[in-house]
Amino acid sequence: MLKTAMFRGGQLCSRVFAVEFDLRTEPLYFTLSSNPQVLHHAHQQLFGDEGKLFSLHVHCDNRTEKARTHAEIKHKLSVTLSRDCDVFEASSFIPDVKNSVVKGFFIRDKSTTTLSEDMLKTLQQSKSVCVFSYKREGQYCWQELWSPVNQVEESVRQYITPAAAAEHHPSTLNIRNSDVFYCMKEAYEVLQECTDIIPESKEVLKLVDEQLETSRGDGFPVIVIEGLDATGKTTLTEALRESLNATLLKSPPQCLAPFRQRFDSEPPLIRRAFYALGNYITAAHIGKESLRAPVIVDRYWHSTAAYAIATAVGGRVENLPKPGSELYQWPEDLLKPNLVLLLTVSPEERLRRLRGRGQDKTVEEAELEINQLFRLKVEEAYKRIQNPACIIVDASPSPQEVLQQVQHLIRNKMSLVTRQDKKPCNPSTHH
Ligand SMILES: Nc1ncnc2c1ncn2[C@@H]1O[C@H](COP(=O)(O)OP(=O)(O)OP(=O)(O)O)[C@@H](O)[C@H]1O
Ligand SMILES: Nc1ccn([C@H]2C[C@H](O)[C@@H](COP(=O)(O)O)O2)c(=O)n1
Repeated sequence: MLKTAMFRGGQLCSRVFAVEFDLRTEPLYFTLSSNPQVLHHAHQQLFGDEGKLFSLHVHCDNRTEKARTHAEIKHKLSVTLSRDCDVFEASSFIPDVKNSVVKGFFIRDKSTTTLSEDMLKTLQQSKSVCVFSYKREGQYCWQELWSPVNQVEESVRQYITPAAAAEHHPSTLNIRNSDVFYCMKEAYEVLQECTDIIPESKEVLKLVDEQLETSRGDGFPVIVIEGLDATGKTTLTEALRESLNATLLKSPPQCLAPFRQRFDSEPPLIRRAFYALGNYITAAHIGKESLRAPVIVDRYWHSTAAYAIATAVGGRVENLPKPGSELYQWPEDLLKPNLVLLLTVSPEERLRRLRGRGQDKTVEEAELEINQLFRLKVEEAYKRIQNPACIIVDASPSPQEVLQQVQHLIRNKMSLVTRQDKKPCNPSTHH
């Protein structure tokens, strides 16, 4: 069977290919056609005369294997290919069809070495990796299945045909249950599928199981504090604990701390499932603690969803799922807080605070610093999450002033909250 036939969702020709050529602009979109097509100027920039061109795509039925293979290839490409090679994120998808995305990379090799071919030769031996090469003739360019020894099963010329931008950026099509989980069962199943390759998954699942008996009763208010790193969440949540005589909880909860680094090194599917489960454990703690006192929570589902969406979506803020998208909806089975406050400071003030703190930066924090686009996407995704939406708090004044502002907000908002607003927490029947 032709390897390309394994691409999900039917014929290769009905698929659109997207190459994230320049992160600040739209991806370059193209389809394939058996008729030669003259390339547009934009496409000539990518398919122009310079270098050898390849793309590779990872397609496999087992989602955890697929995610890990993609991450491994990304790592290999970044450490192995020389400075003469450009590697771009690429994907193939059926416009506006959920879960139709096949992720991969586009390689432009301007070197005179065979480094990229050697590497592709090894990768191509895996049945879940499909490699194409691109050839040029005058104004035309075509794609064909690549083989290092020219023994392609069925070498068909498919001409590159410029295509219009899709309404929904391709990276938004696979977010549900790959980057963001909308019920506990879905995240739980991902970790169940990993128990052989990541033994720690069993321990995490055991901790989740132990919390399930706890159910939510009506009680004191639950207030979540959200924001990018160094916006002042720890400072504020501790001050609120004192002033409200509240219980302070965090997501992920302390019991998951020994596993966090392990899951942070995994691809998004597994990493995000871990954080999603952390929210359910914290929800169980909230259920218990809110019977005794007000509860302050340092990060919760808004963080999980906003970081996951911003990481999954390539390029510009405009590529995020549109406001009102179902991807911003709160999971049905996760305890809802009464109030969510989003701390915001200017990028300059945040950097000042990060530097003042002088701590080691996590990879993601470092990325935030250098990646303005990512920071903007996280903040915008926070603001688009609905039901409950977050209330924006200007956290640039002094800690005392921020505390007073928030106390005022809590007093005002909580007087509007009736007990009926709190939804029951019963993350049960997951397996
Ligand atoms: N209102 C404020 N004005 C000036 N500095 C502040 C203010 N709030 C916090 N800081 C300082 O900014 C730094 C970051 O604050 P904090 O640790 O509370 O942020 P955070 O949001 O919890 O960060 P992270 O998510 O990375 O843990 C600390 O050095 C803290 O003392
Ligand atoms: N409820 C949560 C809490 C955190 N995360 C992820 C998002 C970031 O990658 C990172 C930030 O956490 P911090 O460094 O401030 O401890 O953790 C999440 O997904 N869900």
